[in-house]
Amino acid sequence: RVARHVQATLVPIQDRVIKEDKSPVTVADFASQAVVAYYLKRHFAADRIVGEEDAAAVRERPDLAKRVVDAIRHAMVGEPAAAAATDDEGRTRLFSALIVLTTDHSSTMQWLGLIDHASTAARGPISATERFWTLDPIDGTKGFLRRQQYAVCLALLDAQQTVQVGVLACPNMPFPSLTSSPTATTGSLAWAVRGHGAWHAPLADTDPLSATPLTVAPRTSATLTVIESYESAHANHALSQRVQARLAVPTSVVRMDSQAKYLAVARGDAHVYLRVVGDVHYREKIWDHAAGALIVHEAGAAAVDVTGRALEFPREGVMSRNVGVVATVREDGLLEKVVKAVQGDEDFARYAATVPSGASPKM
Ligand SMILES: Nc1ncnc2c1ncn2[C@@H]1O[C@H](COP(=O)(O)O)[C@@H](O)[C@H]1OP(=O)(O)O
Ligand SMILES: [Mg+2]
Repeated sequence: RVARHVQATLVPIQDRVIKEDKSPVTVADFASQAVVAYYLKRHFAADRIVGEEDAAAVRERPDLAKRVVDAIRHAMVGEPAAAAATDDEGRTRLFSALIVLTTDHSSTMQWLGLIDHASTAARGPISATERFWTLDPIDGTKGFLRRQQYAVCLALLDAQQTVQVGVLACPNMPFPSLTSSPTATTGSLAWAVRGHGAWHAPLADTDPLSATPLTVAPRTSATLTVIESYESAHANHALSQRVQARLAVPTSVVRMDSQAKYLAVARGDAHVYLRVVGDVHYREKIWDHAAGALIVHEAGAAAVDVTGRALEFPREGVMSRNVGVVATVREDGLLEKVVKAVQGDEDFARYAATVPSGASPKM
């Protein structure tokens, strides 16, 4: 809700900050992180969260802080109406809403504090004995700014750093597929619990019983649909083209921002997600992959890195032992074939040289 509101009222220059790594961050990123942190804190007070953002830039800009808190307030105001305050839960929500509606300085500071509640940059490292969440409040910020695809991504990892729960909310993904009629619902929600499958529902639908199991169907077309980043700075499109040529099957390409690409594979919109980063030294972050990787896995697809190694999700946030991602639908030998095609590329040695050797590839 908060992201949709900001997208509808976005003032691109004012509502944006350019981070040190030159990537953009918007009012929606901060507001979304605050709202998710608010609910996680309420329900799982002791749990730590590795969120992408922290509030430092917002604290320096009162105009931005106001926009962030306005966006949060707008998104949360519907809350008490939804829960007629007839029971404990309803009363709690009404009370929360009163806090939300308070516009004073201390309430602004509380919201900025919630952004930092979900930040290891603000709160320090997480101990090796704790489970933790990872949150990308707006994944695909560039897609968000173009009014295309983006996703709110949340995953729960155990102390062994294994993803146990993954959730992707994709407000601009047509439901149930990319080829749904233009009048179909826009907005898709997917989630997975390790060992219990993946699920799919329209984002607007709050009835969990209306969700359907998400299971990758076998490919029926002769053409392989390959999905990759829209941004050429995030993906080496030329290398991807060469890899596709080496697959010896006709391919078509869909370019899309965010972890919505994992959902596209999990529900059969695409057969292969290929992420060969443009910069060989770039390392993926856990909040950009944890939720999507579990969803494709539980839907019956598979995801590894471009060297064929299993994806790892360190609590420190940086996936230092992985480079890129390959996810494919379940089909005999397809994952291996794509990994081999990447490894056969003239440029691949440069990528492989940047990851530690010695660990045996796990498919
Ligand atoms: N050089 C890079 N190579 C690959 N991914 C990148 C690079 N720089 C940033 N990213 C991350 O890619 C993600 C989006 O991927 P996609 O283009 O597939 O949607 C973002 O989370 C973005 O991080 P950030 O959020 O810091 O911008
Ligand atoms: Mg991201």
